[in-house]
Amino acid sequence: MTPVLRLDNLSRSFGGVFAVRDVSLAVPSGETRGLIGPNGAGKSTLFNLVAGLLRPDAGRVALEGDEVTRLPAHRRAAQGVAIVFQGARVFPGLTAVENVMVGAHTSARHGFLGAAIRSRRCRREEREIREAALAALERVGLAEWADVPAESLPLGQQRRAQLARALCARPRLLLLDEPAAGLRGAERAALAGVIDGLRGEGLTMMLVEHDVGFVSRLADRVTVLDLGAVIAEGTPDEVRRDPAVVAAYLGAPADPAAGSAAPGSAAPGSAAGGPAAPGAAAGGRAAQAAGAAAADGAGADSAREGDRDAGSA
Ligand SMILES: Nc1ncnc2c1ncn2[C@@H]1O[C@H](COP(=O)(O)OP(=O)(O)OP(=O)(O)O)[C@@H](O)[C@H]1O
Repeated sequence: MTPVLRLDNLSRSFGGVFAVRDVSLAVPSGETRGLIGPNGAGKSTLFNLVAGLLRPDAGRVALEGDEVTRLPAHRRAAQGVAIVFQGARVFPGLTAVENVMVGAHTSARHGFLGAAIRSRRCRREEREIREAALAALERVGLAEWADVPAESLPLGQQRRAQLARALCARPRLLLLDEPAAGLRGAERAALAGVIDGLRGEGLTMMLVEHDVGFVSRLADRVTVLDLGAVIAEGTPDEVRRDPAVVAAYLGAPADPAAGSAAPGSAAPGSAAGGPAAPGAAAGGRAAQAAGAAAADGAGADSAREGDRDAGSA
């Protein structure tokens, strides 16, 4: 069967240095694919290439068999790609349901004139959009907060409202960039529960995360990047035991006997679920990973918006 997402030999460099190098992968329908790797591995760059926020130097992106390599993000959105951005915030001044309705408006049929004169068709469509938004809030467990100002919700619920907004566009592929960043304890567990529910519904997703424990709990398969290239792919258990993955995270040749050093050994959903195992080699990748876990949700949240050549098809 044609995969929902297929990448062929995708490369992108900045200033002559590869951020993503010759990456090929295929995500079949209904799969949740985790994308992990140490700091600077190329996860965000690959995410942006898939979303259409960056253009590749080489290679090909296909959605359900249709090549979209040169299509900008908004055209990919129209083809069914929805994105929850890293550190995304809700629109202030709008209720939770109004925030979610913004997602459904991308597929609204009425135009400016219809909206201005509030035609009957337009009013009906508006009602349908509100119903779809309420249904999306229900899916993420926020139905009872629908009419609350979105910015007054705790961060975890704001994140779920973002997810509802993406779902409202009825995506064929949902891209999640570090959805759990900055969330702790119960909020993180609640978000994991929602994503797990979507996975159960058969939604195709790509999940980029620093927290290997979080990804391991939720992904069917995991692709591991290091220095821009794929170094492993398999089930969460397979990649956690892969010597190349252990070496990439710990910055040292793997000792296959040292099972406890496998990345992601922290409890899924825990705040400390970062990639590096406690007591891992000092410095190098282990220090980077620990730093990432610590920064998770703070300054690290700010997406490199300025770096993206969005819409420059
Ligand atoms: N706009 C840019 N300009 C220059 N270099 C960039 C740019 N974006 C990414 N890079 C470089 O590309 C490499 C991959 O970066 P990327 O952000 O994709 O990795 P990452 O795995 O997402 O890292 P992190 O986990 O730290 O977010 C890094 O060496 C980074 O410095």
